[in-house]
Amino acid sequence: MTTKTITGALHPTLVRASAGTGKTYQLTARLLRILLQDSPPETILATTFTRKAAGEILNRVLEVLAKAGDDNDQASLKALQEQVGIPSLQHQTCRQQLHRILKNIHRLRICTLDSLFTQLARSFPFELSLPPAWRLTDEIEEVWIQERAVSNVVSILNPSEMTTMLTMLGKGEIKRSIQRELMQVVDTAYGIHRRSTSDAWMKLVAPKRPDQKEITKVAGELRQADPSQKTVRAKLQKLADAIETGDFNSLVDDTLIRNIAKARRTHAEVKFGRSKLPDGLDDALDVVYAAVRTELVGLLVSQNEATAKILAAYDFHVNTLKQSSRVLSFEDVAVRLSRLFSGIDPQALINRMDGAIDHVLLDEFQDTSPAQWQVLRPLAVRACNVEAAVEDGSERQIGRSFFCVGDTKQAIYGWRGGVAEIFDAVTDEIDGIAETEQNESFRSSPDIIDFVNLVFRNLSRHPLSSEGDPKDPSDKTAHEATAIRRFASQFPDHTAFKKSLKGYVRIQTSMKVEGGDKEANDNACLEDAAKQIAEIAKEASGKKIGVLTRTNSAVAQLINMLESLNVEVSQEGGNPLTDSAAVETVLSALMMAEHPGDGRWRFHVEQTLLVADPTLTADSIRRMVEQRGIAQTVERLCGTLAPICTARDTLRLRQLARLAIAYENNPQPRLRDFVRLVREKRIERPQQAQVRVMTVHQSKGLEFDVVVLPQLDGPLTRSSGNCVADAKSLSESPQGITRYIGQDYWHFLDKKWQHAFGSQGASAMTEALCLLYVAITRAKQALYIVVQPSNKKEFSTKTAASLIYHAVGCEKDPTESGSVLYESGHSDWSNKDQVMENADVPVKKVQIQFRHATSEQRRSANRSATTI
Ligand SMILES: Nc1ncnc2c1ncn2[C@@H]1O[C@H](COP(=O)(O)OP(=O)(O)OP(=O)(O)O)[C@@H](O)[C@H]1O
Repeated sequence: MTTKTITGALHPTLVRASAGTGKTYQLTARLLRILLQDSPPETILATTFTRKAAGEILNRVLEVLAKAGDDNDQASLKALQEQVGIPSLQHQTCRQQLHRILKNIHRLRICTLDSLFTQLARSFPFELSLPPAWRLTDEIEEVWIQERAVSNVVSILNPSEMTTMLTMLGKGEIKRSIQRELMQVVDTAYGIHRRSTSDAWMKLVAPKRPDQKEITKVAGELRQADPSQKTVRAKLQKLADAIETGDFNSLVDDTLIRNIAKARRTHAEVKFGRSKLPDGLDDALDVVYAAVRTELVGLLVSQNEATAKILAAYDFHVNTLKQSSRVLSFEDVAVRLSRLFSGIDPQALINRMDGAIDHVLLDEFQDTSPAQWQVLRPLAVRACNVEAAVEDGSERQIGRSFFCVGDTKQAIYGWRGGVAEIFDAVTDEIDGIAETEQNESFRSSPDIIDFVNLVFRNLSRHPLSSEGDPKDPSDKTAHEATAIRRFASQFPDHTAFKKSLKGYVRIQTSMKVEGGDKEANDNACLEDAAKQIAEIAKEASGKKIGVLTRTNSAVAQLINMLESLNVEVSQEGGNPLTDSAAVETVLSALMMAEHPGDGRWRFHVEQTLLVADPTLTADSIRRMVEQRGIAQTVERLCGTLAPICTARDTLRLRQLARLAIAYENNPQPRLRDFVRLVREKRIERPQQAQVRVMTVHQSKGLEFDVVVLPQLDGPLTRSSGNCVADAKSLSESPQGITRYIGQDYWHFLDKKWQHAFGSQGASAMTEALCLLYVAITRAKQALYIVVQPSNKKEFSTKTAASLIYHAVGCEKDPTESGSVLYESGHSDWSNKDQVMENADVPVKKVQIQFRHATSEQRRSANRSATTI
């Protein structure tokens, strides 16, 4: 069989593409083009963020080739010719290529980064010190191993060491649960600890404390000062008492201490309230401030030392446990590979791998972590090195290619290590890469796109965006305000391709619960949203509705509310099976067997299961587990309950029984662990309903005719219990790390650390804006936003609801319940005779023009240029 070779240069390309602009379409087009050039499948690597997306790309490739290969389907061939830019493409070539791909499908790497890294790791078992016959953990097993490792750390410390350690970890306060405190340290700091050098925790140092003689002298001066106001006199006495007794800790929150910092920064006088302080005290105040600063930073230094020690011990124990069970997490694989790859010659790497990768295509690039980029970089550099392929004597003009696409406005995985700034690393590290930008949405109607532009270009209308002192690096609000202004000013104007598609946007307040607390009002808002969703589902039958929340608990609540309104609903990504009361009953029965003395379980079971079958006592269930195992016991309990359950509960019971069968393959199946597994593992319902409820994170990459956002009233960012890294750029390993301290104490840090803390605050705000962008841009036609009535007319809270309210220039009273605050587009958007989506929408050929520029020019221009 001969195939005609198609030639033509594929320039190394980076695409910054806004939501709905066809990233997947373009990546598929590029992949098809490479395949149509006869490139061997094993030389191609295409990565995406989820397994589902990888599967969709492969399906699309096969489907497109199959259709274009049909001699009777001229339209499909023409569409493919346009998509790949090869006008001479023939039906026969498509068939031949399809045949070739199907024969070699196992060699084609269209996968997630996790899966690629697992494959790569298998080529370097010795260099990566992998245990023989290793396997990957899932996230639940991972947590269990982490907990065991933490227990081991606790067991090696003697009681006095433990007390000291905990005092240091908790900034002087001893926390109640040792295990919980250490788990939190591991959770928040281990990831960054692994990416840093061992001395990174020692980089924050406390300034020297003024000597005792000086402190005693200053205490005397403070006592002798004779201010006219009583309050000032009392304050100076308090300062003198505290420093004389060495109780500097009591002053870290003191207003006067904060005022000293502010006065020194602004070159103004130190004041206490409105009162001036007596003349001649400046030097004394500086000494007090320096002593308090030493105290606070000193405590942070101790916390860092303790954290470093705990993490080193944890690292040892977790690795020992994993080595002995022969398991690794995806993160372990990525970290080991990144260490190996950072110093490896790309050619040596290729020689060791299972075949060379010549074509690299990377999707969702904004979510790549620095460790992942370190692994991808040698592959990318090689793929961009087209000249070398020609020198190799290759007959094809293109031996290699590199393509990467993403959207920094959708970077919502910072907590998993994703770093949008990686885009700049690519343009810096890969010479001659061409950049393009796409902002024309193929997904959303013009009304939705107008709303997107209105919100994000006008974020600066919110009072938050002008708060804080931009000259003060210790002012967190100022860092956040800068992030908001930057997001708005860099936001490119989006356009809609489907000009005739009708759309609608409505923002409405929910009913207020008079005298109700936060929880009552949160519930009321979800209740209102559920009622609206039920109406929309009826009116717009056949339209897909996505309900996107911030939290998992809201997902579960909404599902219950919608079901009670008889709305067919399903959940993306799944919930733990405990969203079913029937499953909870089975778990209570198992716990009752495990702890017969604990009345809680018995009480629950007596109300439910025992009504159905009084022979199911703690004793009988325990015997059943001993004699027949967990799976059969669970099956028996589920079978007893099923006849008295709804169809929904019966389905969950069936899934529980299946989980029990799988669990029994564990080497040591224990009842307690099984119950825990059920409580933690997310299991999807098999069918997708018209209404799908999920978190915004889970909605990434998806689209719906209608999007409902019922939970925009929570704080945009949460105060971070994390640690803070000092790195030259976000894509580099941190040079220093410290535990976090609240913004009120940032003034005690030196400028370098203030900037590090500030950047972290700004990143958190940017991520919150990205999350809002992802949520809004999932909508094709209609967007319904339900917000709680504000407590105040100014509505200046730090919430997404308030940001939107100000950005759209709303003038309606936000404190009113059940009021439409904003409306645009066509409220009759769902009328069938008016909406003929897709039928009249031709596939648009995307033409990309390349710009070549220096990396400096690219960085400044890359957010503003539109090249399609
Ligand atoms: N060139 C095109 N012509 C017509 N429709 C297109 C084209 N490219 C993409 N589409 C359609 O537009 C929608 C959005 O495409 P896609 O999901 O690839 O966008 P995306 O850039 O990945 O979006 P997001 O980043 O928001 O997930 C899909 O329904 C897709 O079929």
